[in-house]
Amino acid sequence: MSEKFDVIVIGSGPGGYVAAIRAAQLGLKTACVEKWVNKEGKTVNGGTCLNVGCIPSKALLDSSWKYHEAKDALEVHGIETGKVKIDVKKMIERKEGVVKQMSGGISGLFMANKVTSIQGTGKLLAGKKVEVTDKDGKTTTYEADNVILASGSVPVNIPPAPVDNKIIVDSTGALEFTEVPKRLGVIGAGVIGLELGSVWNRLGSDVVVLEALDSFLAIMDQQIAKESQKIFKKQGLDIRLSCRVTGSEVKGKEVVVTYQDKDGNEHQETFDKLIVCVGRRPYTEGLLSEDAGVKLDERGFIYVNDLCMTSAPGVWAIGDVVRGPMLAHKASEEGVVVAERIAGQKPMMNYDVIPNVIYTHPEIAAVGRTEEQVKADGEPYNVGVFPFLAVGRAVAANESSGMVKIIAHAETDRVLGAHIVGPSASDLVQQVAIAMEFGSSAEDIGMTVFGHPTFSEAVKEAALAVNGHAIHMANRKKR
Ligand SMILES: NC(=O)c1ccc[n+]([C@@H]2O[C@H](COP(=O)([O-])OP(=O)(O)OC[C@H]3O[C@@H](n4cnc5c(N)ncnc54)[C@H](O)[C@@H]3O)[C@@H](O)[C@H]2O)c1
Repeated sequence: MSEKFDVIVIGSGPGGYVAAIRAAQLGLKTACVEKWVNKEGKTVNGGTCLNVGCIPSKALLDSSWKYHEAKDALEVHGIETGKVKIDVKKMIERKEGVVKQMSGGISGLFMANKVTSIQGTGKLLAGKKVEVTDKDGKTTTYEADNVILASGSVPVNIPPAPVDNKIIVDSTGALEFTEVPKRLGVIGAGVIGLELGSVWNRLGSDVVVLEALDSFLAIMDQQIAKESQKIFKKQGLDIRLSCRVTGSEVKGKEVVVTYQDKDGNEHQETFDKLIVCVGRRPYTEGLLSEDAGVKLDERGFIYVNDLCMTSAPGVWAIGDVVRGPMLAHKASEEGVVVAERIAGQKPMMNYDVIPNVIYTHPEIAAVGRTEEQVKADGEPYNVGVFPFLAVGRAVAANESSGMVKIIAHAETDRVLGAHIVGPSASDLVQQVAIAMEFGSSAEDIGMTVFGHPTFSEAVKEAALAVNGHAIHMANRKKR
């Protein structure tokens, strides 16, 4: 038996590494176990988000957007570029550099905060012991007063399109293409499908997105979803709803995909690459010994209560491996809450105010309840919508697609949700998230002085529009 810790965290993604740093800050002797090995054979921190998720996909989204702008969107500003070329290899190398920098940053933070990094595969044993198997198969067992499980999630595979990492890839493989596929198929018009579909569409692929559901972005506010769908159509993304993929056959360097439409008719489409992005599932393989005392729920998530406590005393679980949205920032916040609980503090997490963003261009962002949810909850509400077309800064930037929508309770005026498609939606939604966290009314936001000219003015005007007081458009109802 080797060292004993106050806290051992298994997994160093945005949930685990944040939990470890916060625990160490609070004076707890903390270790973080990580098994992720990069292409160079080095164990790296950061999990899916830093290595093959949020960060590298944003690097490619930004590179591909710059290419698109240089090629097609600068002329309107009077800028001539001549022929614009893309060097995919260089773009992928830059992405890898970004990943390396961010992952190295976590190692630096671990050192600065005196978090012990343990390299290898962690397994929870009974009695809060953690067995770690290193790359050479050697096992060491550690003891802890508290264990935090933060093992994350992995892509879901579907039998009709088994990933071969050559022609049929998952979200990880889609970050590694060495050339732009001429015909790209995407299964699933969810967050990943839209983000990765956008990257390769901008670089010149003909992209077809096959989505089984009959409505686009079914969990988003439907007014915003419909507006987004129109924008993507203009961008050339061929999104086919009610199309369930039933089979695929790799033939040489291409794949023939079979899918059924809403009437049950069968169709086929041939692609050079196919990305499968039909959701993610909690990752618990090899994580728990049989007598660890940690229960899973019926969907395979680690069962936790509101405070992220598992069924084993002193064992906590956070992030994608537990219930709730699979979002990095949700995982991080749970990590902070758990570390502070272990240290004897009493923080709570507000699950009702978690923003989510789809990093297309323009971005789609939301916080709180959709109009459909508020209606289903039977609460009286008012809605304010303001288009970016009426925002001077957006028009000046040639970024005037989309709108801000704010929903407030009809009696109390308390903000219940905000939904945005438009420029900088990811940052604008955070303004409403702060307001909601403070229990603000739409009137409170409307009375706040916003800088001019900014994209943010769309937030103020949408809040004013809730009660029919928007200045820069004709209000639907006057009060
Ligand atoms: N920007 C972000 O915050 C971000 C980015 C990437 C991933 N994520 C998270 O990762 C998780 C996974 O993302 P995702 O895009 O893979 O899942 P998702 O759940 O967002 O979308 C998957 C889509 O695939 C469709 N689908 C399933 N089976 C199908 C079939 N046989 N044929 C056609 N369509 C089918 C589903 O109806 C669904 O719309 C999500 O929880 C997401 O929140 C978040």
